[in-house]
Amino acid sequence: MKKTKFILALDQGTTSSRAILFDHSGQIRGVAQQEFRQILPQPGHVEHDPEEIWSSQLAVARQVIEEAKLTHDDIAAIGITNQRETVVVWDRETGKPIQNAIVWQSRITADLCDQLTRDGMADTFRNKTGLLIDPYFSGTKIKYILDRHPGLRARAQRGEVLFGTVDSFLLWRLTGGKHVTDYSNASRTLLYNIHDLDWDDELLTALDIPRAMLPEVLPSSGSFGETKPEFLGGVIPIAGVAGDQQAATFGQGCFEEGSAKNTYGTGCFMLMNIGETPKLSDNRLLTTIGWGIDGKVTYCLEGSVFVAGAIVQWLRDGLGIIAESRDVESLASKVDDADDVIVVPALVGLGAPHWDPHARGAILGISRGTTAAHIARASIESMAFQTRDVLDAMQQDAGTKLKILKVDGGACCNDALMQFQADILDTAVQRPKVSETTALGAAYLAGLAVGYWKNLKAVKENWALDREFTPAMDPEIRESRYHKWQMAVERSKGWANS
Ligand SMILES: Nc1ncnc2c1ncn2[C@@H]1O[C@H](COP(=O)(O)OP(=O)(O)O)[C@@H](O)[C@H]1O
Ligand SMILES: O=P(O)(O)OC[C@H](O)CO
Repeated sequence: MKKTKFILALDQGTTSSRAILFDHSGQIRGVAQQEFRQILPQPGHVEHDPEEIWSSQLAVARQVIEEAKLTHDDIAAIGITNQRETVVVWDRETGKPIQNAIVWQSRITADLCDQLTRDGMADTFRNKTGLLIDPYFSGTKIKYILDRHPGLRARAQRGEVLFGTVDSFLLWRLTGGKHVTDYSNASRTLLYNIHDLDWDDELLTALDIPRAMLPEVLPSSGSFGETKPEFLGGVIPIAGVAGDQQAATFGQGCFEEGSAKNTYGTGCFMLMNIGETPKLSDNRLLTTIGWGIDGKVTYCLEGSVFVAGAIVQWLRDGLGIIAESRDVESLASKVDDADDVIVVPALVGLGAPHWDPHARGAILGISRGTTAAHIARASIESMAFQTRDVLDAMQQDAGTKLKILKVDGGACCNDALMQFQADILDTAVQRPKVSETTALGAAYLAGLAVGYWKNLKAVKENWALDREFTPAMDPEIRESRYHKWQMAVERSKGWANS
């Protein structure tokens, strides 16, 4: 009898590295996870040690295979998915990183972005990449690193120093030197022309970044190379790669135009499938590549919110009012509502649709009666309010109201948050049984490439509902609470440079 095989997804997230085994029905058959250090040199600056990214990712991959009592032979293919935009620059010869990775959340290039905008570059970048000029994206971070180390740009020009997003760095290490990435990750760099599907020379010149340091860009489902035998006990094909938010969109089965998902992790990311033509947003959302598969490229509209679950981490590590993330649920449930307290979690500025790198967090509406429970509740509600900002913009772009929002990510297990989300959006919210849709999407991309799954239909049939949350809030209350949120957001803007 033929032995059952599995697909291994490597999910390299902002706060942890995970490895997850999936079977044919898209069910999880093993999970291993390791957190790694968040390095915060200055307010608004966020770094990771690429060696910790690598060692934690390799460790969990080995662990999950070992715990499931499998060998490399039982794995049909590997899919990689990753925190996007984060920049790693390394030496081609030694494979050693030049410095810490600059993380997507980092505001380190805020001034450089202001300068590019003053230079009138916004439309050029936007028309070619679908993105806005913001420190979030990789391009200005690469320029920052090249400017900072004497002689580095010349070395990059000679191809001695390489850039990659985290997928690319992991691929380089796992395959022993393949310098590649996929369309979805390339589309987050501010350097990739999403119409021509190529790095753009005009943009590279504007940021003084040599083409020689950039990876080859491949479709998201297909061959990315093979693991070197010393890492996982033998050779395994790597057959799927996508940025984590695009992978989650794929894992949720959002294959039809107009379907959308929202992921609640460190940040919150809503993506809507807009088909095979890259339309630009009129409402300050991003146009990005979802995935490339079977010779076709699918585009998405995206609303990126920088701080979602991370505000809960701040309650835990900064304020110290909870011991673990999940304790936020019991603390918040001590009160019936936030009593008009609003938390604006602009800890690293505001993303979509505000795009203000200088905004900073605010807590408004505190009275003598305010308790830690109100702050906890308002923090949870902030994720839902930010999602409403994004969904309103997306619905305006799409010209239709979304009927169902599919959700996933670490914080979507919070039932109170999901109910409040449905209430504040006035849209049904559906949570699938497998909420690890990011890893699942990477597994699907890899599995489709090696024939583990036949087609998109087979993949979509695996999706199963865990729970649907339906809107139940009085419309007047909904709009008055959302109005308060909007007022609070305005007050948080421009704080860091005022
Ligand atoms: N019960 C909960 N309620 C709200 N937020 C939570 C809860 N449990 C975890 N979180 C938050 O979810 C995030 C983890 O989600 P995850 O998808 O693993 O993130 P990432 O992939 O960005 O590392 C953390 O920021 C954590 O604070
Ligand atoms: O690692 P996550 O899940 O917080 O996702 C981060 C995003 O990819 C940033 O764009």
